[in-house]
Amino acid sequence: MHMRKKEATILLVDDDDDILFSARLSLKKHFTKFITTNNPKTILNLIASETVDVALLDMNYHRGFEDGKEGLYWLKQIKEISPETTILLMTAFGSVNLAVEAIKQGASDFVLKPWDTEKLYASVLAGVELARSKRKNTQLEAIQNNKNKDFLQKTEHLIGKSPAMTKAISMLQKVAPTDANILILGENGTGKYVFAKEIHLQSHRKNQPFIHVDLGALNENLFESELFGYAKGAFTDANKDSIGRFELAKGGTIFLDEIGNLPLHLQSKLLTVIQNRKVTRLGEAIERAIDVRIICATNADIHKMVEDQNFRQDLLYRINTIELNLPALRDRKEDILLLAMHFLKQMSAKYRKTIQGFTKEVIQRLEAYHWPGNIRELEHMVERAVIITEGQELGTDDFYFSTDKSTPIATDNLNLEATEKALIQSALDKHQGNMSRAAKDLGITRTALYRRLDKHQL
Ligand SMILES: Nc1ncnc2c1ncn2[C@@H]1O[C@H](COP(=O)(O)OP(=O)(O)OP(=O)(O)O)[C@@H](O)[C@H]1O
Repeated sequence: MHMRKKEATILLVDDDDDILFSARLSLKKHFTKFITTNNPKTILNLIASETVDVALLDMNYHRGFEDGKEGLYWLKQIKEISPETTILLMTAFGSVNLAVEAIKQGASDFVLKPWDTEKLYASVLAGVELARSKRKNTQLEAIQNNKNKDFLQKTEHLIGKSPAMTKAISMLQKVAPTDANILILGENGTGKYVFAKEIHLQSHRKNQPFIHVDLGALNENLFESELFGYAKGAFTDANKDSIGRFELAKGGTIFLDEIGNLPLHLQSKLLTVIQNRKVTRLGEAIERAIDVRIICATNADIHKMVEDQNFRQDLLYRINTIELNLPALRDRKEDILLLAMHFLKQMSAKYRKTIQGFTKEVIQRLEAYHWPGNIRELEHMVERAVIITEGQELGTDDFYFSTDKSTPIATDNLNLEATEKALIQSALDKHQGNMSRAAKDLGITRTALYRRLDKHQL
């Protein structure tokens, strides 16, 4: 009977090379990966640098010492570094008491030497399943602690038929199944998150975690502990070991959002991690391998940042194997109505209303508007309109275009007054009516701004 091998990493530790050889022989047609060592001192490195499902550990080393103390010692060490790894002990007939002691200390089962091949296989298989479910639970638990809902997957449907969007979607489909690092560029609300998630869902990692980290929201002091984790006692409040986001994403995808906001000194830390594919928890000396796909996103002009030496070029090269540009909504007018209809359907269902569509006038305005907040803004606008409308169709009264009065600065009209008015209006839009910020951006005082608002009747 031909069986498919199970994806699993098995670590075999025995100081007798013959035993290593025959254990491997017994198991190799069932599992994909084996690591063997006859030197227990290498166990810790191996276990930290690989995701080991099952460790088959000999109880007795150095011929002559049969008390098994050393086996127990290594057992404890493995448990500490990789609590999810299932540990099976190999022990000679007659040391059953020792095996019982080992199980008390966290081993899952023991295998008597010489073993029965079928029994050995059954124990290892059960061990692999156990490790899997434990790993899933730890990840889930950690994710719940982080209030990170990204683990609960949901497929987003990408809407868009414009050439720019079609191109972005076909690029996504091409690169998603590869393990290439991807940098997604686009203004706020253009769908960077949705794209990152979709790349993950269309990759072979789809059943593993997708971890979203908003670097823009991450306090600088927390950067390392959040991303790389920490050991108990690493700092005052570290009262227990904590797993970092990179480790959480093990086997899956990490989405580093707003990468452009990362200060230079943290950029170099991130670079080291990406280069070595290893993380070290704060306060710990063990390097842990991370098998993680990296997707980054930013709305900043990252190439300009590199030019201005605000972003490390070597880091950019690491993260932008593939660059995906998401077009602004104003540059793909064909998609506006399509998206508006999509949101209309969604929101009508949500608010239990039956609304047929948009008036002609509204459609024209939607298509002419410059959408500084892109798709997110459109979504909010439609939601709001659905809530307040009393009709069957959404009309101009149901919409509030924040820039109704604005005229984009046109170079064919260089009239100073008109340009000043347009500039002020864009500053107000940009800062959503926040006077202090708009004034600061314009380089004038708040009082001066109020005066001009009066003057231009804004
Ligand atoms: N192609 C699309 N089809 C349908 N909805 C979309 C599409 N792209 C984005 N959206 C919706 O638009 C909103 C904004 O998307 P998203 O959060 O991915 O943008 P973003 O670029 O990550 O924004 P920010 O930079 O502000 O974080 C979301 O509600 C998302 O569901």
